[in-house]
Amino acid sequence: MAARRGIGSMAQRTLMVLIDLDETLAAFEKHFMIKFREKYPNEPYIPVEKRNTFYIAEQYDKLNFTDDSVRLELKKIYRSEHFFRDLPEIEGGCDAVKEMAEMEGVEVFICSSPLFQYKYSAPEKYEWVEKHLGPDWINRLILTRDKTMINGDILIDDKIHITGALHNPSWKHVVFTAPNNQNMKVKGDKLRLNNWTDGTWRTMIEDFKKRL
Ligand SMILES: Cc1cn([C@H]2C[C@H](OP(=O)(O)O)[C@@H](CO)O2)c(=O)[nH]c1=O
Ligand SMILES: [Mg+2]
Repeated sequence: MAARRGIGSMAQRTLMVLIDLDETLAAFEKHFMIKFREKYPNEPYIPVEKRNTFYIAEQYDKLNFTDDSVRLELKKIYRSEHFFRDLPEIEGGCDAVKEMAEMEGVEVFICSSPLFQYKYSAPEKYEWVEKHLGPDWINRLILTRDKTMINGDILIDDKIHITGALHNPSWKHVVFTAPNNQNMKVKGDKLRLNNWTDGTWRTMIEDFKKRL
């Protein structure tokens, strides 16, 4: 995974790829739904395929709970210990990321935001990366609440609107299709990546390399 250079003046710059964690590699939505149903088996819930907001609590807030305390308590599910550690993988994601890191002229970093209530989510994101990608990847995990400040050529991320201190971040945003954005229009010249399993990510990365 070291930086690679070509020969002589034909050397091409390395493509720097940033990859988000939750809902790009780790299945936050599915895990939340399972935990919610375990905790509140008699309350209404939102099946993953019906999700339509980035923040899960925004949509759950509109449900008619029999017990109103659920509305206030449900954030405790993802703020609690082991929630982030135990997220299942999104199919094919970790294999794709490892393969991408082996591609000639490509450097891959994981770029993820901890919750504002960072106590469990920040260290558990390290645990997740170590377990699912391997200990070497600890060196490649960037945790930040502002992804616009991170340098890269591409950011593959399910959050459709990524904002922060920089209005023109260095990276091009590739929207990873997730329940929260599946029916949203991707504006401007942003691209979409629908999954890690049909191989389109490879073509996309090769195309970006050619355009460097
Ligand atoms: C609260 C909340 C967080 N998250 C994820 C996004 C961030 O991780 P990531 O940057 O890895 O996608 C993290 C902190 O907000 O938790 C959701 O995906 N949905 C939610 O409703
Ligand atoms: Mg995400």
